[in-house]
Amino acid sequence: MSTLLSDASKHLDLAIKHATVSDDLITRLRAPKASLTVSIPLRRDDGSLEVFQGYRVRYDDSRGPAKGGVRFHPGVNLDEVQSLAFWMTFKCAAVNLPFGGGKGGITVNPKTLSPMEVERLSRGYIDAIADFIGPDVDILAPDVYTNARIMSWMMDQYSIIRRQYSPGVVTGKPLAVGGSQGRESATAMGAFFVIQTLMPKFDRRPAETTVAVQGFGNAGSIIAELLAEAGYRVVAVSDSQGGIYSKQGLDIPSIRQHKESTREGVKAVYCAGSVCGIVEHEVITNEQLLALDVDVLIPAALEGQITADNAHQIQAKYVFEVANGPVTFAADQILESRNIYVIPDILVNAGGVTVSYFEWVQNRNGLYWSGAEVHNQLQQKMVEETEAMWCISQQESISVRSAAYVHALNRLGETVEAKGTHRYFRHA
Ligand SMILES: NC(=O)C1=CN([C@@H]2O[C@H](COP(=O)(O)OP(=O)(O)OC[C@H]3O[C@@H](n4cnc5c(N)ncnc54)[C@H](OP(=O)(O)O)[C@@H]3O)[C@@H](O)[C@H]2O)C=CC1
Ligand SMILES: O=C(O)CCC(=O)C(=O)O
Repeated sequence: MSTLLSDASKHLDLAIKHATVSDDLITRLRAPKASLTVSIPLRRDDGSLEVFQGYRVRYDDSRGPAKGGVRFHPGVNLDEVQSLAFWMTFKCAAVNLPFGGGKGGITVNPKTLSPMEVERLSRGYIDAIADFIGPDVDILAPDVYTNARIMSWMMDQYSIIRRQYSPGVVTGKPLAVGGSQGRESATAMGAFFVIQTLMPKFDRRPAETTVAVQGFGNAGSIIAELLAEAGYRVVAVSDSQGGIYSKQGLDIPSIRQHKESTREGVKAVYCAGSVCGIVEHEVITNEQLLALDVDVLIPAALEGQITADNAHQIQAKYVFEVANGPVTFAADQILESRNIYVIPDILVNAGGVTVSYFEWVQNRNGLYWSGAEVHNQLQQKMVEETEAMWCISQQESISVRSAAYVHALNRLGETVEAKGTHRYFRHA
């Protein structure tokens, strides 16, 4: 049976011919190093008890501690978390961070919980996985439906268990508890640098480029705003309830404001309302958004959005994967055969984990950087690694996705060689 992980790992088959790594390494990288499944009891506000499934996967840690976010979503399952941890492994190597890949999640619809229940669930998750994580072992961060506030609770709970202040076990924290300047906008800012580096190669200028963005959370709303500010015409955005379209372009700051204003009370963790609540725009479905006649399509929600079923309907010429895994392997092949450029998640959304790395470094040193320093270091890394992957794709005549995997595999291979393959593969 094909799983999300087996689908994701098909990209290794395309990359291996162009990378200088052994078959052994590829074989090893087809399975996660360790997966933990836990059950988390939650006392609801009404006094009842519910038990939720949680996961933490350490996919590979040959280049450093595992690193990756925690997702709270009803669709979370072990296969999804393993796939997300797989992508983290290659993302961290692709942009040369000294981390391996990890990921976690809880199968829950957090929008049905009160803020206090979300806090108890977050702390309960850490109680359950505390022995599996650590600042030098496996470091958490935000992902879908988790945020800085939840990271703060998780870091605090870990510190309570360890009986020592441990800011480095979680990144994406609020500034008041050791967060970094620029982490909130880092995923989108990184994607912006990738887009700005590649668009001139396609001879495209912002003013003549239309954009549609699927997903209007941390990553989607900020990339929409950054692109609009830079002069791109963002004509469509969406969230879990649907989307809006305006041929003239949308006023993104006011849409962000509208969405934020739908938080229920100052203590609410999630926005209750939708971008669709803005009445003056044409309402579209998420399916329609993906098929719009735009130049740039930015999936920034969940995986598996562009599949073999709708890949033929995509009209955009460039797809920038801000979400993890939004294009299935089969869809990727179809888009490539239609000469649509797909710029992969492991490059496009790597700005988030890059600033998480900066946060971890700051936590270890106890010395904090200015916003300008974070911004400059992020820009330098994203531009440098984008150029490197673009160069491989041109030299080898392969897609940018395959080039990203080649780049990451070569780095993973160098590390394993340097440590000694006897240790890694347990040779006789
Ligand atoms: N946050 C980060 O630092 C990073 C995130 N990513 C990836 O980016 C993607 C988005 O994450 P992030 O922005 O953090 O998550 P958020 O929780 O902040 O936002 C998720 C957004 O996706 C929308 N959404 C949920 N389900 C659907 C759906 N079925 N169709 C359309 N939209 C939907 C949500 O809608 P609603 O508002 O209605 O709930 C929300 O607007 C994920 O793939 C994540 O793994 C990658 C790297 C780093
Ligand atoms: O910031 C991080 O450590 C990881 C973010 C993440 O989960 C991702 O890049 O998918």
